[in-house]
Amino acid sequence: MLQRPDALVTLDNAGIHRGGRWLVRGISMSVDAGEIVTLIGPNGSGKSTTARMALGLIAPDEGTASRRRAIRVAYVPQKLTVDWTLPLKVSQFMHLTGRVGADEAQAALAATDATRLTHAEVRTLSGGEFQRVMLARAMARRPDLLVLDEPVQGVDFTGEIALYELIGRIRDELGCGVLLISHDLHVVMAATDRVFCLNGHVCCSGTPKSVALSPEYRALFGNRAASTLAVYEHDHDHTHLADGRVRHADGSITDHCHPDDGHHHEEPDKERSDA
Ligand SMILES: Nc1ncnc2c1ncn2[C@@H]1O[C@H](COP(=O)(O)OP(=O)(O)OP(=O)(O)O)[C@@H](O)[C@H]1O
Repeated sequence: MLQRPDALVTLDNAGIHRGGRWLVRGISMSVDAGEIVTLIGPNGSGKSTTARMALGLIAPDEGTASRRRAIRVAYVPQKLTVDWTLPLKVSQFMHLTGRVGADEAQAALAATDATRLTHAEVRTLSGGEFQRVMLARAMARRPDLLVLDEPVQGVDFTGEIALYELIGRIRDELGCGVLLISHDLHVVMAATDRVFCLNGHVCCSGTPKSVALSPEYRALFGNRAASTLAVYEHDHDHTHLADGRVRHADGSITDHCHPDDGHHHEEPDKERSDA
C-alpha cells in the first residue's frame, strides 16, 4: 500500500493472531489529519482490535502499523475501568489522567455543551452527558488523532445525531484525524469521510455515499437530520468459518477471501482506494 503523505496512522496488511486464530488479517487502512474514518462491522469483527493496532497498544503479528512521529493520541475506549462508587466530579475527572489545564478543561466542556456538568458527580450523568464529558476530556488533550470506540453507545437517536455533529465540530476545530468505531452502525454521519467495514478483514471501504434515507427518518428528525445521515449498506457474500477459512457464496471453501469476493460493490473512493 502506498503511504499517504498526510496519514497519521497507517496499517498495511496488518493482522493479529491470538489463541491459534487470526482475529483480524490483511487490514490495510489509514487515517489522515482532518479526516473522519469509521469502522463498522458486526460484534467480534475486529473493530476494537484494529483500533488498538492503530493506536500502538498491540503490535501486528503480520504486516505493519506505523504512526506519524510525535503524534498525540486521545482514545475513548468502549469500557472504562473506573470505580464509580468513589465520588468523582466532572471537573476532577477531566484531570484524572494526563496534563490538562483548567482553562483547557473548561473550554472543552463548553465546546461539548457540558459546562453545566462541571460540578456534577460523574456517576449521576446520563449516557449522553457522560459521552459529552468523555469527548471533552479527550478534546482537552488537543490530540492529533482521536479514537472513539462506540461513542454513541447508550445514547438515544436524537442524541446520536448531536454527538456525531459534535465529533465533526471537534475535527474542524482541532484539525485532528478521527477514528470512529461502531459495532453495527448503519447510520454514519455525512461528515464521515471513509468507512471501513470489517469482518476479520476489510470487507469493503469507501465514502458513505450509498445513502438510503427512509421517509420515517426525515419525518422524525427533519431535514437537518436527513442531511447528516447516510446509510452505508452492503451484503456479505462470504462467511468466515471458526477455523479461519472462508466459505463463498457458491459453497466453496478457501483459506483466504479473494479480492473478487464481491465485497467491493461499493464504488471505492478513487483517490483513496487503499483498502
Ligand atoms: N486477547 C485476545 N485473545 C483472544 N481473542 C481475542 C482477544 N481480543 C479479542 N479477541 C477476539 O477477537 C475478536 C475481535 O474482537 P474485537 O473486540 O476486536 O471485536 P469488535 O468488532 O470490536 O467487537 P464488538 O462490536 O463486540 O465490540 C473477538 O472474537 C474477540 O473475542
